[in-house]
Amino acid sequence: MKVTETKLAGCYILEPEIFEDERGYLTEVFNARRFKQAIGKDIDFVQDNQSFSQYGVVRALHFQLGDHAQAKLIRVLHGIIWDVAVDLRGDSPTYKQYIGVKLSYENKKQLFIPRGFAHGFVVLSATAEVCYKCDNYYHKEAEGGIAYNDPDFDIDWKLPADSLILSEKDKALPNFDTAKS
Ligand SMILES: Cc1cn([C@H]2C[C@H](O)[C@@H](COP(=O)(O)OP(=O)(O)O[C@H]3O[C@H](C)C(=O)[C@H](O)[C@H]3O)O2)c(=O)[nH]c1=O
Repeated sequence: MKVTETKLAGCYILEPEIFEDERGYLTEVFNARRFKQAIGKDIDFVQDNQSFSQYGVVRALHFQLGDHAQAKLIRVLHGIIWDVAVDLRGDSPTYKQYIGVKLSYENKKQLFIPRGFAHGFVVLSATAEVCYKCDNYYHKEAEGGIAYNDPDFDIDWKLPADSLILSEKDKALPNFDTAKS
């Protein structure tokens, strides 16, 4: 598996080996032993999520508060997304910095995001199915979020603003300087 560190401490791009033959391909999308070797930590994932979205959908920027914070391992089953992780760890040298990574069925890249980050993505293909592992359970009461277009971060979502589709909940998210922390 190819492991690439990102500029955000603890955030990695993983590329598992793909075994292709005349029938198609096989890949181990998750192997706990290899994952631990890759990031140097034992992460106990407890929940797998999968969401389907059409072109232009933005699901962002989300996190869970406090003890309910989630580390995530994100991959794309089909389609293409621009996946964004924002470092909200107050003690981090990359606090309030973010990265964007293209994850797709074609590139089979995965993004690992530690606890303490906000996460979101925009769909760049006609549709996309996104799968992600979480190391903590969903806890509705602990949901937090930041406006996808918070000028403090000025995130490039790759599409014209009038192409973007957000939930009413996400449209109402506050900017970071007023969000729950
Ligand atoms: C996240 C989640 C949601 N739900 C229920 C709650 C709602 O009734 C429904 C849709 O939830 P929501 O609109 O919050 O889904 P997204 O906007 O895709 O939220 C996710 O978007 C970004 C990309 C994330 O990284 C988070 O996992 C999560 O915040 O699924 C559950 O039952 N379990 C869950 O783990």
